[in-house]
Amino acid sequence: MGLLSNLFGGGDGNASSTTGGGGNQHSDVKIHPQVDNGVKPGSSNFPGGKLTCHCTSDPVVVEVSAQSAHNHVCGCTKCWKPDGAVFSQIAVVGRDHVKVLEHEEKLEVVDPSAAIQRHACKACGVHMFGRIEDTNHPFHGLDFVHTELSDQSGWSGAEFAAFCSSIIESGVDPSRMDGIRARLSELGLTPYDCLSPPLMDAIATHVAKQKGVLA
Ligand SMILES: N[C@@H](CCC(=O)N[C@@H](CSCO)C(=O)NCC(=O)O)C(=O)O
Ligand SMILES: [Zn+2]
Ligand SMILES: [Zn+2]
Repeated sequence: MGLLSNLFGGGDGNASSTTGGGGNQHSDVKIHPQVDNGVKPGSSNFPGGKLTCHCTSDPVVVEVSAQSAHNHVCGCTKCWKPDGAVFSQIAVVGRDHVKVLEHEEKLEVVDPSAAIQRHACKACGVHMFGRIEDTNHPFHGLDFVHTELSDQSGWSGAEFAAFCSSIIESGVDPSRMDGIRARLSELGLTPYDCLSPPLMDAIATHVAKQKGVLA
């Protein structure tokens, strides 16, 4: 099984029921609007949908013709976050399933030196998709997308929390970390300071194969 199959074979991200809604001990801690009231499970056989930027006129529209995978909240400084959110929410989808339908001329790459080339709307700043052009990168072939930009429901729910410590780099006081990690755990989003173990294992497997120490 190839890396991409492994990455897509790790579960569909659908919890059996919504977890961690209101009434929990740490529900006053805000993470991201898509998870603050509990993580909504995805729908099986969901075919994908359209992502629209925040522009009130001439928005960028991107078609994603597949269910998302490995949805997670991310604390890193590079992923796009809606106003006021401490974390972003981001998932992957095969790049062949991502197509700009409208106003491609408004897109620009935020940081051309980054591994993930985040194509953002120049007018509203929303990241429409992140693409990896380096064919040697472990995640080449996958695009990063924010499914909250879609008004369709059924996208896979968040499964874990990545790069938690990185929120400090955006200005979050380190004294808040215990409460934030506790809230993430309450929501069923295990907090990691990198990616989840299956994704880190997939990266390491890719590196080991490139080095020739693993068949
Ligand atoms: N502390 C840094 C971490 C940034 C980082 O490594 N981000 C990850 C995850 S993004 C989606 O989960 C990554 O793969 N980045 C590659 C890239 O951004 O091109 C920070 O917070 O900036
Ligand atoms: Zn826009
Ligand atoms: Zn990130």
